[in-house]
Amino acid sequence: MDSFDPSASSLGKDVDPAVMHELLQIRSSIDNFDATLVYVLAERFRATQRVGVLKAEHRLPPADPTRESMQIARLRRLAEEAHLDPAFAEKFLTFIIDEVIRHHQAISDGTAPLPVTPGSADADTRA
Ligand SMILES: O=C(O)C(=O)C[C@]1(C(=O)O)C=C[C@@H](O)C=C1
Repeated sequence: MDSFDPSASSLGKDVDPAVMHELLQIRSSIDNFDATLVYVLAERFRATQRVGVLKAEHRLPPADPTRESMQIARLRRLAEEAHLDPAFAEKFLTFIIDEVIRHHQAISDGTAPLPVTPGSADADTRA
């Protein structure tokens, strides 16, 4: 794995050390949130991969617009409750779903690469 330097910055050397200290503390939380996002997204794509296989096996269309409308309306409500911009929540979900639909299409076309699972021959075994 490539090394991650949490203190790497382009802000220059003139930043007040106390400000830099506070910034690095906040960035440490941001790094944890970013890692969580990756894990959450990986699990979501693992689930949608199963949906893609199921849909392909039963010749169902990749997209389900009615389901998507429900998901978007729900996420917009949750975003409002959480004080997150609902337009951003919708854009983010739509971005993910569009990618899922591309994956579903590729599974049904037979052009999808095999999912890389730990221990499989395709898995990246580099340290
Ligand atoms: O639930 C489905 O039918 C899916 O294919 C999953 C999913 C999603 O990513 O949530 C993706 C595409 C569909 O249009 C709706 C939802």
